[in-house]
Amino acid sequence: MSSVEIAVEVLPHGLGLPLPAYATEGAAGMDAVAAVEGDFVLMPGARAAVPTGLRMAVPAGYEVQVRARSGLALNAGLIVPNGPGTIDSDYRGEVKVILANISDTPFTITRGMRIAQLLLAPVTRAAWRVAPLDDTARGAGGFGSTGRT
Ligand SMILES: O=c1ccn([C@H]2C[C@H](O)[C@@H](COP(=O)(O)OP(=O)(O)OP(=O)(O)O)O2)c(=O)[nH]1
Ligand SMILES: [Mg+2]
Repeated sequence: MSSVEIAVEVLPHGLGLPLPAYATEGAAGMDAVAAVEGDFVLMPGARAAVPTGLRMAVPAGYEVQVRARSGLALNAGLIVPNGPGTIDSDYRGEVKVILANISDTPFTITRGMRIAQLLLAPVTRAAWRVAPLDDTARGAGGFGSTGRT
């Protein structure tokens, strides 16, 4: 399968950690690890921007999406509240993973723990054209409007 190169820089606190990597041949996302210095405890109801130790230059025409790992979400109630997070192609700061603990148990994030997955996705830009709209059968129906008897 073809791949797109992303220039990446490892920050001092990320040295020694693996770059985000596909766990299997068919994986859509690369698992990214926490570049925390020691153990970091995320209390119930708390959220934090967890460092990845990485800066990257996403190619123009693409974004990197930050998504939760389903195992952490199901087993530990660890969600990405802005999921999917967006890494813009012009962002040059450290990539961080926003995590929230929606369980009732503290969760300990350790250095090198796989905390989220990064997906490279193409971006299609839109341009507005202010104009009258065509009519449709749905019209303004939404939010569960279909299938009602
Ligand atoms: O999960 C995330 C989401 C964003 N970012 C970084 C990269 C992104 O390019 C930048 C801005 O993100 P976004 O546009 O989602 O946030 P904002 O609140 O709109 O901030 P800004 O005004 O800086 O765009 O923050 C991350 O590191 N992790
Ligand atoms: Mg923004």
